[in-house]
Amino acid sequence: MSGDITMEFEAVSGALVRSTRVAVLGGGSWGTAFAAVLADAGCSVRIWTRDRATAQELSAGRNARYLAGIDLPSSIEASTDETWVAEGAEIVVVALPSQMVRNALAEMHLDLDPRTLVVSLMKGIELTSDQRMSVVLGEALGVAADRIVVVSGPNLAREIAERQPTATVVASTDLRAARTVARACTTDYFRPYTNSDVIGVELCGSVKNVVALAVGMAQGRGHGYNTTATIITRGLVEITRLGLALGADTATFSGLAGMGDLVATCTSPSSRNHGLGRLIGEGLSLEDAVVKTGTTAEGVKSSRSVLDLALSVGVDMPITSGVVDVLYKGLSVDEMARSLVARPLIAERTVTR
Ligand SMILES: NC(=O)c1ccc[n+]([C@@H]2O[C@H](COP(=O)([O-])OP(=O)(O)OC[C@H]3O[C@@H](n4cnc5c(N)ncnc54)[C@H](O)[C@@H]3O)[C@@H](O)[C@H]2O)c1
Ligand SMILES: O=P(O)(O)OC[C@H](O)CO
Repeated sequence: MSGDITMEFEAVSGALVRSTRVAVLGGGSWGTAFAAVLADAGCSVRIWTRDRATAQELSAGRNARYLAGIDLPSSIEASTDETWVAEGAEIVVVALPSQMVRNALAEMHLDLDPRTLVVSLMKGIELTSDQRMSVVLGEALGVAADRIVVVSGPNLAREIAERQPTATVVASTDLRAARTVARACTTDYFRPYTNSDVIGVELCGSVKNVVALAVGMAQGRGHGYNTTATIITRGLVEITRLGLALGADTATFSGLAGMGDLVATCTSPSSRNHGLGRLIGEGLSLEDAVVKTGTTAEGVKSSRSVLDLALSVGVDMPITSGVVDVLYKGLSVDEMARSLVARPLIAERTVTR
């Protein structure tokens, strides 16, 4: 069966891509890098950004603030006029900070064709509602769940903008929608895999940022690879436990959106979450670390919504809880480490449904 699907997928690959019109909302690091992937894949791409100077720069193939030194495809068109950007788009991609996206979309008053596919590139959980981004997009844009597609994986924007070989997961409850988006973003350096587990893929992308903060904190305190591997491994257990309690598929967690993204974010010095955690481990306050990193480190806010979600379904997430205590309750990184190590001894369980 999976062979048939692959053949069908391959057979139409390319034929639709050239005519696909895509609007990208958000001209930060990932919105810009993904717009470049889409343009390289043959799509006709327009990108919306809120400031005119960035729009002008993007139209000239540059984004100095977010992707300095990268040459973007010259075919990308940019504007601050969201109506023009979204006009006639078959796919609308949203790449805004998770906590801003609901209000930002409300201000845009987009009138999307009901057949339009909406893609979330976000990796966060909304603080006010504890909702995943696909749910927020559905509500904010009035789009049905089967028109929403999530792209998530080990996808550090700069590496992709440099056209380094990378894979990702394209997830939707409607696999036809996932395949359409996968075709639209397939290039000779970017390889999407489809998945129907939207819940699992979104939770992986959101919670790995919290785990990366913990790894960064530990490394900022001078701890080495054993500590890093311990946090990554037990972090994956936390992500899996939460995901299964919320209806995700076990298999997602060992895949690209799960283990893949966790490894990329927890080990890359260019991850903003990892970097912000490191600054806190080195002794900076949260406020100073946020100012110093400058861009979106989603785990800072999502740590609290993830913990809320965990509490609501009775799932134990000691690393997430420790990160929240360090960020918001004055716990030191050393105290967090001590309390995690001192937890009651248990058998190591692999997490299965
Ligand atoms: N950067 C990456 O490597 C990467 C990779 C995968 C996923 N993501 C996810 O993509 C999402 C976007 O991240 P990013 O890296 O592009 O962020 P970014 O900080 O680089 O850019 C954010 C963009 O949103 C705009 N913005 C901020 N607040 C706004 C508001 N209130 N209204 C309208 N626009 C606003 C900014 O001007 C900027 O263009 C996040 O959820 C992030 O976790 C990022
Ligand atoms: O820079 P970060 O920490 O937001 O991570 C970026 C991507 O999510 C990595 O896949």
